[in-house]
Amino acid sequence: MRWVGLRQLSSLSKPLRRIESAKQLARRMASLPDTYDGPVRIAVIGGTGLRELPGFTQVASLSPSTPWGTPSSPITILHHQCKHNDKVVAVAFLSRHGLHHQLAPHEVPARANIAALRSIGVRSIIAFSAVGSLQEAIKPRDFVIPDQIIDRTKGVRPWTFFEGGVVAHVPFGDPFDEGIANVVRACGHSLEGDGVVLHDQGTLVCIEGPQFSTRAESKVYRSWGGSVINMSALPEAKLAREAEIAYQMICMSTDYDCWHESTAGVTVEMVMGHMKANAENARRFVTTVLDALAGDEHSELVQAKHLAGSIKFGVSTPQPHWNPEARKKLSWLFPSYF
Ligand SMILES: CSC[C@H]1O[C@H](OP(=O)(O)O)[C@H](O)[C@@H]1O
Ligand SMILES: Nc1ncnc2[nH]cnc12
Repeated sequence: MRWVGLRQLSSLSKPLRRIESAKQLARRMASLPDTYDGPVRIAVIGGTGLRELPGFTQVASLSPSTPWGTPSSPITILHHQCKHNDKVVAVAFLSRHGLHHQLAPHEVPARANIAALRSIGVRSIIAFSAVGSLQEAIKPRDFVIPDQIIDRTKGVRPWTFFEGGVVAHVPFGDPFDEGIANVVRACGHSLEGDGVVLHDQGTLVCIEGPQFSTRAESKVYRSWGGSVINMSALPEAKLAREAEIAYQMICMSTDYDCWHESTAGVTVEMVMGHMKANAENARRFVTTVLDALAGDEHSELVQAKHLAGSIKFGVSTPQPHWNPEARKKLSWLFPSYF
């Protein structure tokens, strides 16, 4: 067991914390029940530097398999005791790059992740991401709630559930969920002045990676109006939309990419340093969002009632002409529709 003082890692004056190894984390998860019966509507997808959500009670660890393979990590079910009412809410947590950060951005099984979350009842996702900043005003450790995405992935990641004989097209003009975004923004603002700096909007450029951008690319993205840059928003956001899940990403800036005169280039050390230093703020931010989403006034939003049934209008292939294999997969994902 390794003991690390957060003070050594950051300016935050926090007591000593126990940092668990990935192996210990995996062992602890394996000791939890592998089924969960209650409703789970909200999920958090943790990215770089956020492989679990500390401070929540872990009650189960699920390992569902889907027609698109197995998810990046076991899905941990957490019980969250809400601050403003007596409710205990179940939240699913998935680690995007795996428990040992063994999956590169292009290897993340995004279809399995989204399908598995939907299959356990999840209808809204708060996705966390470490991003580079493309704007001077977005400083390292600032949070950004993006409202747009520019796709710079290279078509090597499977990005749809509808293929192999069943075609569907879904609207993606607004790639994030405005309802969830508004709740997240209000929560972020409520923490401002207490270590959290929030930017309400932004255009997120999603590159293929795993290499960071060239300086020329970084400057082009700035000229396109890019605010922040990562390697993870897509196809996650597209698949969530197809699965009728309300999806919003919370970005935390960890560097100025390579366009800024002050940076020779981005390094993983730089990214991890800022992530660790701001981990407590990230945790407080997510906790506040979960508290807010648990409120009765957000019940319909969290269940994504505004998206329910929408996929049926996107399907172009008449059902009698569906390929049987594709139908099998889609009936797994949407058992009550197809
Ligand atoms: C380690 S730097 C690049 C890495 O960080 C971001 O990860 P995530 O979005 O999962 O937090 C970025 O997208 C890259 O995958
Ligand atoms: N500069 C950057 N480019 C892409 N993804 C990132 N994640 C964190 N910083 C990044």
